[in-house]
Amino acid sequence: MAYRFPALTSEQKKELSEIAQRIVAHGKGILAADESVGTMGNRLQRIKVENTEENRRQFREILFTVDTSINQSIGGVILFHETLYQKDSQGKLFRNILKEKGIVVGIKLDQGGAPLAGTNKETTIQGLDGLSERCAQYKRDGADFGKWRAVLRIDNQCPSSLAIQENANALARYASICQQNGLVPIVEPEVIPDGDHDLEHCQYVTEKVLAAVYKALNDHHVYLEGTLLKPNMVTAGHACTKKYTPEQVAMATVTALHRTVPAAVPGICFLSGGMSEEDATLNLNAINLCPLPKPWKLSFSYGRALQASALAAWGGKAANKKATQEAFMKRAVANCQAAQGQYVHTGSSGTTSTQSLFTACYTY
Ligand SMILES: O=P(O)(O)OC[C@@]1(O)O[C@H](CO)[C@@H](O)[C@@H]1O
Repeated sequence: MAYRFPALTSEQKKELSEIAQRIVAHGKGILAADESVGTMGNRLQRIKVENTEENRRQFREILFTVDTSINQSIGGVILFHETLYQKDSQGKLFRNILKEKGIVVGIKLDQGGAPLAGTNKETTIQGLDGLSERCAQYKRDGADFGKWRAVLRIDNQCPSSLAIQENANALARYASICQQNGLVPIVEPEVIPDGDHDLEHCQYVTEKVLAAVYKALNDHHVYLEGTLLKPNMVTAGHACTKKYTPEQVAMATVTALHRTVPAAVPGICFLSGGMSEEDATLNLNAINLCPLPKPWKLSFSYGRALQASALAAWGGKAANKKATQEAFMKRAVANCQAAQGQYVHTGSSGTTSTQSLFTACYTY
């Protein structure tokens, strides 16, 4: 087996690894503002705001026009297709507002789940058809990284080896196509927290899933230095009666990563998976303090855990802009500190920040 057909030139590799490193430099993480129209509808419904394009635009304008110092905590923002082409009230494209702040623009590329027949309601993710053309267009339109979320569930016979293999292969194919088009792929195999399983079982499954993903990435000649991983933290199932400390979550999480994720990967940016804002921050802090070797940056790519307080503060009213931006900034700074193991819980967090953000079967 000779190395005859290099997948990328050295210039392409350099560009990809520089983008990946910029996103996770100095404790920075990612704002996952890539909720699809339907998912955003669920968020807006909670605060009794109608799910219109204008309301989605207004909330995102408030987030993206926050003070420039946000660039100390947020290195990248993932957008949904609609948002990449939206403008602020002065007519300026959101993507240019972000870039001027030094923030890298990303784009959600997966297109939802499709059932895997003969399994216990497991899925694979669609979006590979035409992906290369979409990536090329998004790169021209200012995106420098992509995201693809695969969903694995712990249940009777789940995840099956079919679901693990199929989703690993789709993630690797997506990652390869992204890199060919100059986009850093965020590889997101999420083991969702539904179920009553304990911490040990989640660790076992997470290790199996990540091992399959890295085998597939290698098979597809993906350049690991130009990727980021977005995994679940290892936690007990949402319905598990036994509770675990952040230190226990951290030890299980870093052990699983240490066993499966090559040191060539520059950063691991966790999803928040329905944890409360405060739990997501405390767990990330404990992960960074965990006394195991950690050759990668360990940071965040939170959707709900960066936006829940901000959404609640906004409530659909322009007059609440300042409070909304303060709430967003507070979580961003806290997570940046946690990504360096420097977060100190003051006990003065608002009620929203401690509320669970869990949604059953979060598969959309
Ligand atoms: O779990 P979280 O941190 O809320 O969101 C993680 C995430 O991958 O899942 C959502 C649904 O695809 C995306 O909006 C987001 O990027």
